[in-house]
Amino acid sequence: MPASPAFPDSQRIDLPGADLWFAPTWLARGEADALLSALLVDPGWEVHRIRMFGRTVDSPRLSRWIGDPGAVYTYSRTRFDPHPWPDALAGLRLRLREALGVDFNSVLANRYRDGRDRMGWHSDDEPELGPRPVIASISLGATRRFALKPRGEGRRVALDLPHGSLLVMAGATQSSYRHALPATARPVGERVNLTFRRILQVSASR
Ligand SMILES: O=C(O)CCC(=O)C(=O)O
Ligand SMILES: [Fe+2]
Repeated sequence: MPASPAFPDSQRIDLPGADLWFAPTWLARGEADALLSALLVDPGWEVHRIRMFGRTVDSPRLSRWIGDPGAVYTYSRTRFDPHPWPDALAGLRLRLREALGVDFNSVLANRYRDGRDRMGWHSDDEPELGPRPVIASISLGATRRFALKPRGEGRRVALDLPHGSLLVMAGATQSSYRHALPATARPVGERVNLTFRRILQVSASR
């Protein structure tokens, strides 16, 4: 893995202590449209149960954990066994590997049905991702605002993530920053986000 995940047509987001790369039109329009359509008709979306303020509640979005056999992910104190790769994502995984030099073995898909669906402040810092994970985030559908804030002092940034864009978080981004996908009162359509990840400890498949 190169020190910086520079990839074609990407621009670096200048944020101290973070390693962030952004390509607003990484997928061609037609590819992004086809991918979104395929994912929206997929019947596999689930409501994950998450811990919030000490209680277990339904997450305010739909999700699906996808990966190679044994790529188990535990977040919000819940263990997720991977669903198999849908055809629509297998090619994308290879393309990301070529562009970034990272052999992603899993993806968390999230579906924000409207502006009320959201994701609260968090870091993707689960131990199974290792200390400096590379996370490749593809956005499809409605443009939503993605926010980052430092764990200590420093400035916040917000980035609009349009249909077909790729945002890569690498280096110390997860240990130095939290991120969120806030709700919005604006009328917005559906959005699907795919965060490709690499689980380091793949358990023996059962
Ligand atoms: O929807 C997004 O852009 C963010 C998703 C995210 O932070 C995650 O899946 O961990
Ligand atoms: Fe995240």
